[in-house]
Amino acid sequence: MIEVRALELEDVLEIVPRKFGDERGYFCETYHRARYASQGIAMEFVQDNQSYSAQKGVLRGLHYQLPPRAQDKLVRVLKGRIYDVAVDIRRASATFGRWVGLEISAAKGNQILVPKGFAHGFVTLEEHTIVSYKVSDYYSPEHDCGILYNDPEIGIDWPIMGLDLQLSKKDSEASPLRGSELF
Ligand SMILES: Cc1cn([C@H]2C[C@H](O)[C@@H](COP(=O)(O)OP(=O)(O)O[C@H]3O[C@H](C)C(=O)[C@H](O)[C@H]3O)O2)c(=O)[nH]c1=O
Repeated sequence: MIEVRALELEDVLEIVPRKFGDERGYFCETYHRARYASQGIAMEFVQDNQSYSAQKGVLRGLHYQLPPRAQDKLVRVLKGRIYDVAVDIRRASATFGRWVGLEISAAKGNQILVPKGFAHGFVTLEEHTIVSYKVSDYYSPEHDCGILYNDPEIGIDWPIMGLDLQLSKKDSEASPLRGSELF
């Protein structure tokens, strides 16, 4: 009922739940606690988030919450398309500072699991994109941190050629990886 594959950073997963299509459209179970847990996605999600971005080129991130309020994130797109990125910010990790990216869209119906210890961000690739995601701890502004999306030390290859980027003030002024409090 769900396909799960590890991305190049193996703790980051792509999930594709099964769609049941018919002449009306489709039905899909977009989360199933027992089935997801059987595939290693066993964290308890306590909060659902949703963001709407009017334009393509809206870039949100790179964000994370520090321990003890770190969050796992299960991200999907209700409308539109994004390029989603996870960055390993665990100092002791063999892949510290490395990133992985995945296109997620309402059409594909795919999802990404970004575990604790990773910074998360995305850029919208279509207008009127709606992103919905589950998190495994509540929002805690005191633990909320950001890393500069275009930090050359991370070197994310954002597919933003020809896009007018739109960032929040917070994101445009974020620190680079080395200047940030990490895991
Ligand atoms: C994240 C969050 C935010 N807020 C409030 C705080 C701000 O007044 C307002 C906008 O927050 P922010 O600019 O952080 O929203 P995004 O830029 O979409 O950030 C999110 O998108 C990136 C890609 C992420 O991975 C994070 O989960 C999250 O930080 O919503 C809340 O009330 N609760 C929350 O859980």
